[in-house]
Amino acid sequence: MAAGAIEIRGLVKTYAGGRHGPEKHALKGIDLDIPQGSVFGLLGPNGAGKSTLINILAGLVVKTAGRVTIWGFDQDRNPRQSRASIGVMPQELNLDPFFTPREALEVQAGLYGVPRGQRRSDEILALVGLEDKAGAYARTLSGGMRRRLLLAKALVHHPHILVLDEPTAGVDIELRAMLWENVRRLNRAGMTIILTTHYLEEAEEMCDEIAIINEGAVVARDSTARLLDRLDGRRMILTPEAPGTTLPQGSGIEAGQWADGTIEISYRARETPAETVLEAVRAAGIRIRDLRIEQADLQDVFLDLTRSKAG
Ligand SMILES: Nc1ncnc2c1ncn2[C@@H]1O[C@H](COP(=O)(O)OP(=O)(O)OP(=O)(O)O)[C@@H](O)[C@H]1O
Repeated sequence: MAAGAIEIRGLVKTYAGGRHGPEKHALKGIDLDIPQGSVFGLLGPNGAGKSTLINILAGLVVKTAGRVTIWGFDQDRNPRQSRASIGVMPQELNLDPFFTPREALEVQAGLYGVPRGQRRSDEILALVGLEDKAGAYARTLSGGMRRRLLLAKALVHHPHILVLDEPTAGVDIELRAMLWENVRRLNRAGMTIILTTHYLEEAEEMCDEIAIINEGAVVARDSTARLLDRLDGRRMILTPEAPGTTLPQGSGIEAGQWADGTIEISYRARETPAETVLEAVRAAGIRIRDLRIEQADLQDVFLDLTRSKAG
């Protein structure tokens, strides 16, 4: 089926200002399609509007204008079906301290109208590694265990789409590994995953496609590979056999020398092949002892796109 998991058209969210404050235009008319079966990353600096967008998808924040379709269900016309199609693991550890994990899952399943015969609380607790704690009060769980429980809660109604809001912010390595293993497994089983993260390496590693949001607008949306391709800036870092005084020159080449004699040459791969750069190095009489080439990563793409228009 070619239909998208999520279709967003002209989505606007304006928060009312305080008594004297101005209105806050958190989302300024977003169009976004998220394909079924993808691991989709939402990236953006603080205050870009990611949480607002996710909370609208989850039905927790009411949009000001626009259309949101979740798994083919229009959020306004079919609110129940659209809500049933999506599970959200929130950022905050908001759990009832007096429920055990098993009870919390049963309550959540009840809220979503999952019939008793179709509930798989113990299976889900095992999936997130909480089977030993199924009967412990939530207040006795560590921060990491609470996060596992939040993930479990997001899964009780077997949603087609799982949204993870900053799932690894401040978590330890073991929990992070557990989360990513689960995300990969759920995705392989057909679940569409949407995640927000501040960790660009994480997005680079996990996401097939990425939308970058800045100041309430989508400034880029592409496959991770193509986003990385977009910046073709390269840095050739070379150690000369002997400290040279002449630097390589040529069109499209910018060279400088570090205090320790290392030479750094910047060029754009699409316009200037590495061979041309090497010819310029030889022409300057430099013999190469060692060489490495660094290329742009998502951090560079991100900075380039979110660098304020004013900057
Ligand atoms: N309830 C609210 N009332 C007024 N303004 C709000 C409200 N919630 C968010 N905002 C504002 O809307 C803008 C977008 O906020 P949002 O939390 O969606 O950003 P974000 O990208 O999720 O940031 P972060 O990564 O810090 O969570 C911000 O300027 C924020 O101050």
